[in-house]
Amino acid sequence: MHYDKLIINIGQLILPQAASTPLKGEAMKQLNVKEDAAIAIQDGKVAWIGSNTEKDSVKADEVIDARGRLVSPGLVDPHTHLVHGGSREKEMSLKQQGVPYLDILKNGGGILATVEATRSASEDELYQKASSHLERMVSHGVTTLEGKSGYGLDTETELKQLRVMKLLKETYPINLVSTFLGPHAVPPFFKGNETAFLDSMILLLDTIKEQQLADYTDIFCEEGVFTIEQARRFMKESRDRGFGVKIHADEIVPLGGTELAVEMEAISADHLVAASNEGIQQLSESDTVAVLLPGTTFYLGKDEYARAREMIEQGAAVALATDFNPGSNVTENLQLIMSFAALKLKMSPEEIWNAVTINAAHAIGKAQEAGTLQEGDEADLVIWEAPNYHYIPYHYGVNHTHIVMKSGQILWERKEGNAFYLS
Ligand SMILES: N=CN[C@@H](CCC(=O)O)C(=O)O
Ligand SMILES: [Zn+2]
Repeated sequence: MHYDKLIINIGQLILPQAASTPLKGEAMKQLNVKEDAAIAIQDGKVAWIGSNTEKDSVKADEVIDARGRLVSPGLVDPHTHLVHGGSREKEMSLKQQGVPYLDILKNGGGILATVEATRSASEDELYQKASSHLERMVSHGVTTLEGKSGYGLDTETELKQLRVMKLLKETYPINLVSTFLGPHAVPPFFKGNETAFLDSMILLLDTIKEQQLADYTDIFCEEGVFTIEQARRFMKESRDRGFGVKIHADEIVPLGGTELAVEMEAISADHLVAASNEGIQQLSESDTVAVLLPGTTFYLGKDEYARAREMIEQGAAVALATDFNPGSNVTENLQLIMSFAALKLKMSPEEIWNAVTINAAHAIGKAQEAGTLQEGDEADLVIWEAPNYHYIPYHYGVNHTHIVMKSGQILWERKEGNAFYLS
């Protein structure tokens, strides 16, 4: 057989287990790894996976020698706030003085500062800025990701953010999932009249559906933001219109958002740092994916991290994401999050790889298209500057990608010898 591309001399090939439901508990601890492998690509899809010893009998137009490197599916980042205006570096000194995240928000900063910047940015400015963040994510190994609105808090700007997502989706050859996060904060004008604001966001759902601008909806259920009752109402209204639902739940104060996510059959419940024992128990009996964001806990300077070990031991499905945003976690680097998962969540390398591939794909409804590598799948893969899968969480804070490929096309490649003037 003759193929378009053949990757030979793969030291380890990560092949996460595909299933119709996310990997839970014990299944998260198993990672399928093929040693000394080769992989052939035809028409952008994985056409053959075999042993490297068979490589001479396989012909291809182009042969890539992985030289013993690790190869994995393209990473999946299931929680980002990709499209937004401005930046908030001035908040760092407030954080250093110990001003809590929710107090910064209460005083008109935080999310509300980014709302101002996003409202005043043009669609093109938002697109250009999001493109550069997106390209950095791809350079770090991501080929599938989710992005939320939520920095408009009004009809015009929420739709503007979602249109930017749509244009990114049409322009870049990657998988992008859009989420409407209209109820991300209460705009000052509606303070004390949260119901009226929520009504306006619910009204917007029909337009978003008609224009096919989002696949999911999301809400920030938190003290001083939206209550459990308000979140339940928004999630019900979203479901009635055919949206899948997500929730920023139990990030700071344990309100019971985890339990609500299970009750509403949310595709994911995100953050969960303060999830209750009951919430974790219910989660483990559901297919709702716990999307954990340890980079955010780190960036907010907190000591208590989400209880990933208890979640996994009790049988929940866990995924990891960057939560890339201009306030609570300012990094596009999902590899760094893999290190935090090892160091702070005490997750094993096997659990971490499942959490950034197949389970992350489940968390955004993309498990049919992403998160694993089987014959017939899109050839979305990363060749890593690493000898084995333990290495990526271990060597932290830098970019280890060698080649990032989407549907068999190289999107990013490390070129040797450029940009160094040391000798
Ligand atoms: N917690 C709520 N929303 C975002 C942060 C948004 C911001 O600070 O701009 C999050 O997921 O961390
Ligand atoms: Zn978020």
